[in-house]
Amino acid sequence: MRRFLLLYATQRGQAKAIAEEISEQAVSHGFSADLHCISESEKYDLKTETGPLVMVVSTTGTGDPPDTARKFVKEIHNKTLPTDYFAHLQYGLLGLGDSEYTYFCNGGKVIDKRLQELGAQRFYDTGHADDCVGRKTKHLCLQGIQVFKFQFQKPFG
Ligand SMILES: Cc1cc2nc3c(=O)[nH]c(=O)nc-3n(C[C@H](O)[C@H](O)[C@H](O)COP(=O)(O)O)c2cc1C
Repeated sequence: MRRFLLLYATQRGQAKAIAEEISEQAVSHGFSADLHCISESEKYDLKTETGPLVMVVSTTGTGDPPDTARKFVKEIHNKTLPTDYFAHLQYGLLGLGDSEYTYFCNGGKVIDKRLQELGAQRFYDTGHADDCVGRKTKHLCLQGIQVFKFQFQKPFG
């Protein structure tokens, strides 16, 4: 089994549900997810992470990251961090949102932008799953999973 780090940032549980489903499906593709809420910072360390990183991040308020991601977002915006701080990181990010809001998927976009600024590289295009496309939870879940389709081979070389 090849390990990858899977972090979710949720306000109401959807991002967690999608991350759990990604984790379950990953097993049948030979991957094992190290799954954590983004707030559980004692359980992972992006600075020393060697495996691929997958993030599922929702948006709340007016384009804000979930409360569970606040500390993380603050830390990565520390201006003293060098531009190669995350140069070792390969990541894929799925933002969850609703295009009826002005700042669509902004929670995910804020994190994605900052990871780029700190040198992290995407191994898969960032996805933006839209509540509007299907109001049902299950549909959004499937949309999220489709975004990744387990294209993890790339970061593993
Ligand atoms: C109070 C509230 C505010 C929201 N604000 C935004 C927003 O500004 N932009 C956006 O794209 N989606 C917004 N959404 C939609 C959520 O991001 C979307 O429903 C997502 O699937 C929720 O995932 P979660 O359950 O993991 O938090 C908002 C939803 C709620 C309930």
